[in-house]
Amino acid sequence: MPAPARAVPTATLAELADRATASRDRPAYGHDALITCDRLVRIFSADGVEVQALQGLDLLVREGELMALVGASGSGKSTLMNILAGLDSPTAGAARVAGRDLLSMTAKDRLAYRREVVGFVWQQTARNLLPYLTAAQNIALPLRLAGSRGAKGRRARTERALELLELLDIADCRDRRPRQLSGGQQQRVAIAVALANNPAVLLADEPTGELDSHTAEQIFAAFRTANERLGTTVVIVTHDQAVGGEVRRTVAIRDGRTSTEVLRRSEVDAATGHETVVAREYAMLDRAGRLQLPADYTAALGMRDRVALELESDHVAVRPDDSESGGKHG
Ligand SMILES: Nc1ncnc2c1ncn2[C@@H]1O[C@H](COP(=O)(O)OP(=O)(O)OP(=O)(O)O)[C@@H](O)[C@H]1O
Repeated sequence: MPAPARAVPTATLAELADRATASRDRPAYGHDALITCDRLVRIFSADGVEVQALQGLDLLVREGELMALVGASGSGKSTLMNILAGLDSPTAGAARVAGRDLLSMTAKDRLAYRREVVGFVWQQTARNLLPYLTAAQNIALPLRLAGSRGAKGRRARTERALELLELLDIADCRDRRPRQLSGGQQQRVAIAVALANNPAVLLADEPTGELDSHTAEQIFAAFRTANERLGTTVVIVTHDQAVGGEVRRTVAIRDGRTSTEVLRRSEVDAATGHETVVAREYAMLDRAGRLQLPADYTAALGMRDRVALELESDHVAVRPDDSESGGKHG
């Protein structure tokens, strides 16, 4: 039996005016986030071919978060990181980090942004550290570039370098050059370099890509230390399956958009006092109401092209299109 047609309530002119005012007064998307990506688009043109690396990506990261971005190769993770690092500009959309508008920054603003607001750690250690400087000198370098000069400046730089080396448990590496350090030690020194100017955000692109699992754990621990002790917001792009055990929030990127996210929280059993981490997967819902269903869900139910939606009192049901099977669903 077809569902009865729903009466559309008519609003008075005054009610419509109230609704318009309410929506105008609503805070802007991401007003309270440290990182806001709003419908971010990045198109690359190479040899006459256009590649849409980011296709309207939305992402909010709050101050003090430690989170990971995951996704298949080519999904757009590095493109997003390069934009957040101030190394590349989006084609369209909006991106704000710690109050800076990444689209309208001048070359001078961009330089100051990279020196003062964000720190980054890359997979290739050669990109993170200068080979002819010791660990302490590598950490002091960004402070010098940011303007800490003279004898007083030198003392302050050395103090800051030692403080960070100690914080990350690599004080014994202070006078060693990168080639005299293990891969894990090099990455921890790289984290210290990235933290030298006390950035609001630390970005890391595959920081454990070249490390074994035990060493990778130490690197995640170093990010947690930066997050908990210095209050730095940390965003890590990774393929590392172990990341689930290391961060509370993992956002998946698919085809240049954020698609799903996993949040983890601790639950303590009242009877035994035993603590377990409970994970729950969520789908992203953008401001236009678009929802990306996980591929394994749609494949399991043979969903494609269109689905039937039903509004229930406490949820929305999404069912396979049954228009050609006599109106039944299983
Ligand atoms: N400079 C560029 N010129 C042309 N195409 C590019 C450029 N940079 C990235 N792309 C394309 O954009 C898409 C996204 O690339 P991106 O490097 O962001 O993916 P990724 O998720 O980081 O992948 P991986 O995990 O392999 O590093 C890919 O199709 C890639 O080929």
